[in-house]
Amino acid sequence: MNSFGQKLRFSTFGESHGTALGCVLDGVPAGLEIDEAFIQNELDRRKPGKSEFETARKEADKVEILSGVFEGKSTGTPIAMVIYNTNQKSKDYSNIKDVFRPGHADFTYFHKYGLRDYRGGGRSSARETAARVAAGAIAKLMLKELDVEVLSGISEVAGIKAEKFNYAGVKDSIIYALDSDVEQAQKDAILEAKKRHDSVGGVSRVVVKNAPIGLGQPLYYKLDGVLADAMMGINAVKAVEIGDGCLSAKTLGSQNNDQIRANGFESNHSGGILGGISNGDDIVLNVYFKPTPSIFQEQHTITTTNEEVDFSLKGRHDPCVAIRGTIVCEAMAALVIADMVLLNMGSKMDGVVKYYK
Ligand SMILES: Cc1cc2nc3c(=O)[nH]c(=O)nc-3n(C[C@H](O)[C@H](O)[C@H](O)COP(=O)(O)O)c2cc1C
Ligand SMILES: C=C(O[C@@H]1CC(C(=O)O)=C[C@@H](OP(=O)(O)O)[C@H]1O)C(=O)O
Repeated sequence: MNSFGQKLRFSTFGESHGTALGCVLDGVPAGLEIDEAFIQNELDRRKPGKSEFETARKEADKVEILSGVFEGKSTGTPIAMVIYNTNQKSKDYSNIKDVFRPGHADFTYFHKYGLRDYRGGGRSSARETAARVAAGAIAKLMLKELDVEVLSGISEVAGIKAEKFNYAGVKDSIIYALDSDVEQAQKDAILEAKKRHDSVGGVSRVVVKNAPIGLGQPLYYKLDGVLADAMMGINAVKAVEIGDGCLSAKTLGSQNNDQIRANGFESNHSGGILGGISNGDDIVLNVYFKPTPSIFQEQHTITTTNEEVDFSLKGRHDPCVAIRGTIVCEAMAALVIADMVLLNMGSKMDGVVKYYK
């Protein structure tokens, strides 16, 4: 579980090659219309096996709501959802039963717990993120009621940057830059790496539009800190920037400050957050994904009994995890923002009175 969850408590269960995955989302206010088709559509955007840019594992990722919804509306009680695994093919993993895949969680899980579910990485597989997307879809439905929208797109693949790209950015699982030459170069980089039995990294740009001023706490529950934690909790994420991020360490105060006019900020280097609190501008994040660790080239590793071996992996893997990871970033951002919205209902006395009277 991530550090958000003061009002919206969320956890997931399940393994990649077990029976099912799912989540429990508690704290959703009663009376929210639960659009099941919307939730399924969000899962469809993330599900594996849709194109050559993704793992070949085909899963329908059909979501079933088990509790917390009655006659199409949330009841204010925990919402539990389940997604059954149908295409596990666990035998693909028999050759890594006793060896650690470089770059994956095998080594650390084994040393921490003394055993590991080696089938597809078990709990460490990003298949778990399907459950996050289901919960995130409900957070998005809540935010829709406030006209707040969470969008994302792939801004960079293998170091190839799209300065202009569409925020609905992943269409039918492929990158969707506005500049078609950049999009083609990014796609080529993925397929080229795949052909060489290798993988590439990428960057997801996440934007929260129309967030109200005042989300986040000035200390210890800062919006930027909580968002960064939520993003870093996604498999393969190695860095998160808010607004200009790393660039702001290289610029002058006169360049980095967002000057203010009566109708708003003149720029948005801050990424919509000042002092841990949203300023009403777009909240902008860059989320950096490493290249997929499971590659099909021969690599050095060790066995669980510390023997050195050279091994080659088999199986089905994403050549660039950012492509589907960007949908997970949206889900996690939506959960954080929804939690902050609910928390904020208690930050002004007149709001509390209006709510309870
Ligand atoms: C959507 C998504 C899909 C992923 N697909 C794969 C995959 O097919 N093969 C793989 O080895 N890693 C994949 N990963 C990454 C691993 O799950 C991740 O690297 C692993 O859990 C180790 O965690 P860490 O990279 O955060 O240290 C994926 C990550 C995401 C977000
Ligand atoms: C199944 C999904 O992605 C999986 C994520 C993943 C990993 O190591 O993270 C490894 C692969 O697992 P498997 O070999 O078991 O198919 C991916 O296919 C999914 O996202 O639904």
